[in-house]
Amino acid sequence: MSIAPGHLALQDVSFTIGGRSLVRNVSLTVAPGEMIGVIGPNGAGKSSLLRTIYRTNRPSAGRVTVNGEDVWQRPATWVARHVGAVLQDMPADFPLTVRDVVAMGRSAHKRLLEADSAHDHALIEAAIELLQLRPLETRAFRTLSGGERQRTLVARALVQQPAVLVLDEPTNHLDIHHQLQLLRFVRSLGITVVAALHDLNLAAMFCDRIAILHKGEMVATGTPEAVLTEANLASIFRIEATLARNPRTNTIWVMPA
Ligand SMILES: Nc1ncnc2c1ncn2[C@@H]1O[C@H](COP(=O)(O)OP(=O)(O)OP(=O)(O)O)[C@@H](O)[C@H]1O
Repeated sequence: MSIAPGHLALQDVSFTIGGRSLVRNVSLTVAPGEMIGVIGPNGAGKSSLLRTIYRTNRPSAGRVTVNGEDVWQRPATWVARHVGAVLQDMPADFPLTVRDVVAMGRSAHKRLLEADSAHDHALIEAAIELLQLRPLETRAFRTLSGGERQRTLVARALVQQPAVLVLDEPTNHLDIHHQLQLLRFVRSLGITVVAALHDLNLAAMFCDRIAILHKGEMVATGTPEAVLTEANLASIFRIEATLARNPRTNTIWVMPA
């Protein structure tokens, strides 16, 4: 499956709701094919920020552009064709099968009730294979485990062929084998990814760059080595940690004490 990676830019994005400022003046540029991890303590504003990209939180100031187009100036269908999202705990109380849910990813590319074309069909099949969903294909989505749901939702996002893929805590519900498998897989696609992650070591292993959000502000961006410092871990995450390198991957390894 080949997806043309897009360019994403957030320019001075702020988001305020009910008088509460959840995101303040965040700027971030993500190059085509780059994978960016957004980390930060609970309540830092990670999900609120990601929602401005997939057109759910309209910024109170600033712009979000995908391939130079302002996502808030374009119709929702344009955004649905260009931005894919896998969110935490998506509602599952509907009678669709795994295959139906994956096929839904094509809907933004089609007219209402238009049948699947051979191209749609090929993409759906490829995503089912890639995410190893074949044995689950005819199961009701609501009967899946958390990890199986997550894989289905990633497959749905991939058939959208999004220029930018937004993942909000994609490893939630996944055991360590599936966490690694999912991130390795997403990474191998060469697409543009912005992922909110809680596991700092996984963020360091898979992301080209990491952005740290703290109290709604982006307080650091850079390579994992540049931002995962003892000082940042103490002041932002409130932990004392020793930093080392993973001997196998040579990536930064945070060891809390
Ligand atoms: N619609 C809303 N109205 C009011 N407050 C909100 C709204 N959405 C989020 N918040 C608050 O904004 C803050 C940031 O929430 P957000 O979910 O963006 O943080 P997060 O960094 O993703 O957190 P977590 O790591 O816990 O998932 C939280 O205090 C949350 O309660």
